[in-house]
Formats: sequence, structure tokens, C-alpha cells
Amino acid sequence: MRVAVASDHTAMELRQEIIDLVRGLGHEVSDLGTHDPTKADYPVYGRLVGEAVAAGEFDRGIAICGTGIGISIAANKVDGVRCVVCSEPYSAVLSRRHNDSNVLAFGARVIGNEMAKLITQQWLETEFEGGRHQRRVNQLMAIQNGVAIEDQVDPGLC
Ligand SMILES: O=C(CO)[C@H](O)[C@H](O)COP(=O)(O)O
Repeated sequence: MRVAVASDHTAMELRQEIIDLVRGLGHEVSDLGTHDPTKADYPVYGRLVGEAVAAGEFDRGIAICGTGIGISIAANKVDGVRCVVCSEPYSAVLSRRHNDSNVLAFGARVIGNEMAKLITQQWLETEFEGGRHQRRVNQLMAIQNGVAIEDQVDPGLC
């Protein structure tokens, strides 16, 4: 896969570790910065990753800031992005299986580097399940496009 990685100033070292990990797993990685270790505005980098993925230049994106929250908000403002903030692997795996997440975010000030790498590897290796989850992902995208949606849960499947 082609993977774009970006962070603000809080994750210079972690970003490099994530890049090395993802390359080691055999993926093509682009480092979208920041290259300023002093201060960087996370909305710029969340947007960069989000737009790169939404445009189809990359299959997945990884976005890191202090908490993962600000950069994920920025990425999620880009049409077509489903960015998730994860601090443990279970949510990361389910975000792939059920939500078809295409950008992963985490907080360099929240989790350790080894946890971040475990989350990243499991997220990259998990496939979307489709089926009923595809309908719901379509509904998520419809919200973004201002299209009406309604509950279509099949009887007996709850
Ligand atoms: O987590 C973040 C956004 O959600 C940022 O990394 C954080 O706000 C940066 O703070 P500072 O400029 O004080 O280093």
C-alpha cells in the first residue's frame, strides 16, 4: 500500500519510528512533515494527510499530534476521510473491519512508541468486512455530502 504519514512537532521521533515500521512491513511511505521540531500547527498536517488519501494519491494515512485529537478533526473535515483516534489495537482493528477507516491518528503524548507501532501494524493488516458495514459507511459519506439517510437495520440482525 501507499501510506502518507504526517505529524506536528510533538511526534518527530515517533513519526520516524512509524515510518520505519511501515516501510519494514513492505509499504511505500511518504513523509508529509512537519520538518519543524519547534512548533507546527496540526490542522495543516491533518489536512495534508486527509487530502492526499481522499485524492487517491495514497491508500491510507497516519496522522500524529500530541493527543491525536486535533489532527484527526482536521483530517475528518476532508470529504472522503474516515479518520480514527486509537490508543489501543482493538479499536484500530474494529475501525478497519466495521468503519473502513482510511486514516489512523494517535497521540504522541498519550501512548508509548511501542503501543503506537502495535496499533499501526494491526490497523494496516486488517481488512474491511463490507456487508452491512458497507451500507453504514455509505451513510457516513452521505452525511458528509448532505444527503438524507435513514435507519435500514434488517429485522433480527440487532
Ligand atoms: O494535541 C494536539 C492537538 O490536539 C497538539 O499536538 C497540541 O495542542 C500542541 O500543543 P503545544 O503547541 O502546546 O505543543
